[in-house]
Amino acid sequence: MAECVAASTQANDFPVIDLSRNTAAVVAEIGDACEKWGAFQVVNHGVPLELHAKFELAMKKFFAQPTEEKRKLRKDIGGVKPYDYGYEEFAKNLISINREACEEYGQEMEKLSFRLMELISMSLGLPRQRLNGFFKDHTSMGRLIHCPPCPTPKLALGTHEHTDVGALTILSQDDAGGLEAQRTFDGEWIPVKFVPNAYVINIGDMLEVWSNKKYVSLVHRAKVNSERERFSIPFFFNPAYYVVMEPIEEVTNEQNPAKYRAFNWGKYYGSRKYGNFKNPDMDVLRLKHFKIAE
Ligand SMILES: O=C(O)CCC(=O)C(=O)O
Ligand SMILES: [Fe+2]
Repeated sequence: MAECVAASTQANDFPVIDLSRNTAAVVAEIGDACEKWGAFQVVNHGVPLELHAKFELAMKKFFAQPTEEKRKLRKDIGGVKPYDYGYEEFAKNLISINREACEEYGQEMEKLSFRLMELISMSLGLPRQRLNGFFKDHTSMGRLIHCPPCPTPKLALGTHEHTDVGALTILSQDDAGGLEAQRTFDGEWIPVKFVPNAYVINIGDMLEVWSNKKYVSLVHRAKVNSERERFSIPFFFNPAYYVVMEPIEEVTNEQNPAKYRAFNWGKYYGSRKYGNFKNPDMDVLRLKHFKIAE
């Protein structure tokens, strides 16, 4: 099991939350972090460290294959072509490296996602399982990211600035660092510090909607560096395609009327999935399209 001590929280950085503490304390810390940052890190999260290491090794073996082999697996949607587990040929290749680690890692990500969603639900003053039904047929997916060292890092960005579209993201970054988050209160970019055996948790667009903007989705990006390659493994926890997204009824009232009108998750996701990595100006669905004028 993951065993480590929560690193001290710097005022300038997201809190590192120890999930093995008592539930009330964890819920309070998560609520505070979601409101202030739209993100936090978790330690003692229950994902076995040996499993994480096995999955990481499978990923490294995947990326160590000859470029021509990997090219055959690229998702051709224009622009940057990420390796997403959702993409069949890529998934088959990764599974052929270590099926057991892939399946178990996916199960652990699902388990941790539900646990976090329940803690977040409680932090909004809702019953523990209030949000679980939206994930009955969830459309979650993982991604593997490898950025080789770049001789001119100022001219390249690992991942362009964006918010994650789903409910929440569980991201494992390595000690090469590079992940940066935009502070909500002053727009400043801050590096997300590497904490051994921790996961970075980002609030996504759908939690912004359900919470009626009490929690705001995290704007983030990733930089490459000239000395070291970097790996990053995000897992995106997404609702079922048919879910109608709107602020949770119990969260809104006369003083806090709904800030978003209802829309379908599947349509939103489809538009972003095939638009996100192309021309950023192209016409894809964004939260602003569903905002209700205040
Ligand atoms: O490269 C990274 O670590 C960030 C990845 C990310 O934010 C994403 O894939 O949504
Ligand atoms: Fe992201």
